[in-house]
Amino acid sequence: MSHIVYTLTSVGSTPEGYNQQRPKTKQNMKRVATVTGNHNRFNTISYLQTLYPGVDNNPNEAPLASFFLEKTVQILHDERNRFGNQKVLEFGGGPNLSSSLLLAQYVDSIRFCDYAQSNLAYVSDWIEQKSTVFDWTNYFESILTIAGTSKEKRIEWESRLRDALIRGGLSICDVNDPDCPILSGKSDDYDIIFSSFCLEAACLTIEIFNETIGKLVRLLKPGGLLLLVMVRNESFYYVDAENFFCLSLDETKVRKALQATGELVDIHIDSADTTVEDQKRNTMSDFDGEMIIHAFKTIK
Ligand SMILES: C[S@@+](CC[C@H](N)C(=O)[O-])C[C@H]1O[C@@H](n2cnc3c(N)ncnc32)[C@H](O)[C@@H]1O
Repeated sequence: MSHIVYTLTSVGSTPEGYNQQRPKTKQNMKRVATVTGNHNRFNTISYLQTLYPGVDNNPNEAPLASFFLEKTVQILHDERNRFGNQKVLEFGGGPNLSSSLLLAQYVDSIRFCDYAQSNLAYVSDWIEQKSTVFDWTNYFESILTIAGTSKEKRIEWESRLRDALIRGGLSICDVNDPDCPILSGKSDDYDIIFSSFCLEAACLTIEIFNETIGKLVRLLKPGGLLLLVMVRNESFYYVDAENFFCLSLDETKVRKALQATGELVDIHIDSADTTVEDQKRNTMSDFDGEMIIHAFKTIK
């Protein structure tokens, strides 16, 4: 990405990292950014074009995208008899419809929420089949292939996704708002709660992360599946020229948060490390691995 500014200094994993001006230099090519981003300035189309052109197309994303997709496909398939098939909450979905495409093949309704109005407006346009500047064909076909389904089924899968999103609805959410309507919703409501690359980008502190996990688990039905995709040890990420703070998380912190709820069983964390080559190629962020986390809410 051509707009990236390289700096020498590191950004702390606390909100104090915001708005600090750092000296610009190209000497140190480790991409440690001055964090100024606010997700109201999230460039929806740039994000989609950079991250979701197709699993094989983007050198920034490709190896981890296939790990994440293959694992998600496998978990949903292997656990399909364990969770109910009514309602999903996709939390912090951004403008990314690819996970919901998979989830919609298992459930009737998906409540899709995000912080940025521009992302929800994009999803709404997609539901209404307005011509948008982003075409999912390539990425969706990659998903169908990973799921072992013929590409010819794409229209049918998209139609299930539209129906599920219409039934579930779109909502604003904010993990940092103690009164967030989604997080304060009805207990024991969802069969699956899914979130990808959101909590590390959204939670300003580890306390808010722990609380958010607790709130999400409260919303899950007993026996329901919590499925999270996260990047490890990320302190920032870029969308176009805008860079965003991330809370640095790893397996230990995530496991601790999940166990602290006292309501989750069969906690699994699958990790993949990024190679040194991946890290050099990645001009968008500084994570060093990816984690796919799944667990079930206890049945009392
Ligand atoms: C890296 S994007 C991930 C989007 C999408 N889930 C994906 O897999 O591509 C991070 C998302 O977190 C959302 N976000 C940022 N701040 C948030 C907050 N305070 N509460 C909830 N979501 C937030 C952003 O709007 C953005 O869509």
